[in-house]
Amino acid sequence: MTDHHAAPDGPAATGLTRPGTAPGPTGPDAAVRPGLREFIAGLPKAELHVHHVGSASPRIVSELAARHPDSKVPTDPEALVDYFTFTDFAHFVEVYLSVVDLIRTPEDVRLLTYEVARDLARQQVRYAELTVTPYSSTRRGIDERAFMDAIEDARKAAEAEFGTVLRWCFDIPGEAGLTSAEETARLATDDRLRPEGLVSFGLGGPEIGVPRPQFKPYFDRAVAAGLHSVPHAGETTGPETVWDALTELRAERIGHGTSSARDPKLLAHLAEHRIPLEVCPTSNIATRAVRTLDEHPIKDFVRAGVLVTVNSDDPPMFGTDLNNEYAVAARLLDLDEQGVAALARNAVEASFLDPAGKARVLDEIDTYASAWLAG
Ligand SMILES: O=C(O)c1cccc(C(=O)CC[C@H]2O[C@@H](n3cnc4c(=O)[nH]cnc43)[C@H](O)[C@@H]2O)c1
Ligand SMILES: [Zn+2]
Repeated sequence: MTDHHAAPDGPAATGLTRPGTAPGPTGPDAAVRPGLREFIAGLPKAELHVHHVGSASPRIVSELAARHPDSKVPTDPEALVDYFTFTDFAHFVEVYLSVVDLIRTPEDVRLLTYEVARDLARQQVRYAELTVTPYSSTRRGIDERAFMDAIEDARKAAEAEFGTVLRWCFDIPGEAGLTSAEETARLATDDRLRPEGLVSFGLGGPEIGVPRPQFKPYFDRAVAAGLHSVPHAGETTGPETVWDALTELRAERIGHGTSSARDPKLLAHLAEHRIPLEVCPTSNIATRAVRTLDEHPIKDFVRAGVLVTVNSDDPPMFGTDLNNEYAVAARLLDLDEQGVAALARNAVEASFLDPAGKARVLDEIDTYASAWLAG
């Protein structure tokens, strides 16, 4: 069954569609049951794996590039489609850092954060944990106090104006070494700096040549300070990296965890201990971590009883958004409206939202799904 109607607020609305993928298996024409895209577009959702800079839409990138015209990042949305086509994960990081270079002042940080929240709210995202890499900004000269004030100011404004609750995950850009780990741990645990919205501590960037165990002391400090542990693992390396994240970094959720599918014992462990995976299907294709969408292991995760959440990672860079990721997951898992609503509930349950907040969003999901199915 095919639904050729892109959601009104789907990736097409960002002005960014990638040649070769749209129309195609991950683009806005990905085949799903009739009406399912409309259901997804209105469904209240939680987003658990989305990067701050990686969420800069062509509109935001253009505005930042106009402020800083010396940058090599194109301002034209059409040119951005080519610019955001990656040969491999290393190329992705190179391009990602060129966008990081556009964020030079606390006002840039505030603009980015507030506009990302607006884009999330348009997709009915009620709660999002945004992965922020403060090291990349402070090392480029943004004052640390001003950086924290900018994200917090945008967070509060977004909640008041859009009704979307934002929380932060501060991640270490692992390839930048232990200096970046020390700096990130300091910014996350210093009571004078640590922002109110911070809930978790992560580890991003390339995995190859960046062993996870070296970051243990920094995760120990973060956990001792009350933060949750949410490293990326098993995105571009094997299941042993996921084991390291669990045993050395005390991971409570795993960013991606794609290669877990190659280790049945690991899948059983994730299922038994209710360690959710933050699955980002289109990202895995865009960075070439997975060859084709039909080879994506999301079905193996569900079959093994692992708690699966669906996320968008760096949506404009990958020509997607959260609604489209739900449509992709629905196709891969052959889900109807009830199945999609169950995925949305998974994300709320796996989130670090307080119990009252979880109950509120779960109730919204149930009310919406019941009304849709009754109507
Ligand atoms: O900022 C620097 O100076 C710097 C120096 C060396 C290396 C890095 C990075 O590796 C930054 C990586 C950057 O990528 C973010 N990100 C976004 N999506 C993903 C993903 O799917 N998997 C891993 N990392 C991702 C991550 O949050 C880092 O900020 C930086
Ligand atoms: Zn990520």
